[in-house]
Amino acid sequence: MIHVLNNVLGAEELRAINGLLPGIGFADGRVTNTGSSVKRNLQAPQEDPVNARVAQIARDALFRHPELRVLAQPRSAARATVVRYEPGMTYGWHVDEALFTSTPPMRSDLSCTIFLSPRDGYDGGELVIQLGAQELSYKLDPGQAILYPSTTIHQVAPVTRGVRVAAITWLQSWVADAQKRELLVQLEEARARAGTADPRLTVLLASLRTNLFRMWADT
Ligand SMILES: O=C(O)CCC(=O)C(=O)O
Ligand SMILES: [Fe+2]
Repeated sequence: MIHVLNNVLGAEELRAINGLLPGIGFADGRVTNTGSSVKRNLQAPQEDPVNARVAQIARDALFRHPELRVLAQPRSAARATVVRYEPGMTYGWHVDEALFTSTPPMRSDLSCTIFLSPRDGYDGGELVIQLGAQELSYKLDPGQAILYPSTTIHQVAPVTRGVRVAAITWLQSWVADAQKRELLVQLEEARARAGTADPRLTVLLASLRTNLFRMWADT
């Protein structure tokens, strides 16, 4: 499932990040995808210390976000990378890597883009995700994020004016199977909607959710 997450970054965090961005030494985005013929962008190098500070803010924000916690059941996240698209830059149709050779290595279950540039600051630059025969196009406000399965084919449309800056990351979920994750999300909603008026229902829904999670979680 594809989800827009609101209020991932608060005003204070956005201010802090905007203050850090000029200190990032951007490099050719192909450093991490040397064989790519469709990637034409700039990104912070892995070892960039300013990027590391942005990444920490992004990570903290994502891991405390209540909706993300339910949707992703996050186990780990790759260090976020700040990306920059100037006019003519794009990242054509592709699918994200399955495994990241970080320490420890992680599987990418979910991809996440946190938008950082004002929408009216650039034209083009939509994140477009294929869902069956449909193409879903996203351009969000600074501090909003999109969470989508890493299995999807997606692209960043060419920027034709201005600059698009975003922080991107990948999450490994405790539950690898997207269909199982979806059932846990539905159970969580059922639990919230049921409230506490019927104590037996409350405990049954909690038991179903917790024990399915125990059964399905990677260890
Ligand atoms: O910038 C984005 O929104 C996503 C970029 C992307 O698809 C990637 O870097 O793999
Ligand atoms: Fe991607």
